[in-house]
Amino acid sequence: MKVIYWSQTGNTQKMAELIAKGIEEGGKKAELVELGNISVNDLNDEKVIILGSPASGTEELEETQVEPFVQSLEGKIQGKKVALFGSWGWGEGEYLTNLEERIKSYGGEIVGESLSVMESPEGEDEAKCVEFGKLIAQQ
Ligand SMILES: Cc1cc2nc3c(=O)[nH]c(=O)nc-3n(C[C@H](O)[C@H](O)[C@H](O)COP(=O)(O)O)c2cc1C
Repeated sequence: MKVIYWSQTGNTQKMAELIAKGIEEGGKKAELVELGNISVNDLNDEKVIILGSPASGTEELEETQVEPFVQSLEGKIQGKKVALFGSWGWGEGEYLTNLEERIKSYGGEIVGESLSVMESPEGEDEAKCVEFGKLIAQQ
């Protein structure tokens, strides 16, 4: 399974690594892929699109990599499972709720509850990331 992420200061990356660990613990292979190195056309064989992004702008997505990638999903993910995660600083993860709505409007099916944490995942949040990975592995 490909864990696709973008991260400016490493927080979402740490989440991606923990989710990958959970996927492996759940019995599937996990590969970390930084956004910019993949396009939607590489994901046809993926059972789940796993995407991690921090909050940027004003509850927005980073505009050079993340926003264009999400835009490229429109019309291509009807009925596809999508697992979303990411880190935020002060907005309580509102940007991820917005992203979830967007993915649903593209026909994507959200896996579980999208996982957002404040800044770097520590303690309980680390465990939540691993658990989310295990849930993804079951899809
Ligand atoms: C340019 C910029 C814009 C940001 N905008 C938001 C925002 O709108 N809402 C929010 O909750 N956090 C915002 N943040 C905080 C980051 O989302 C937060 O620090 C996050 O942990 C960064 O994740 P990363 O280490 O994966 O890049 C912003 C940070 C930067 C640098």
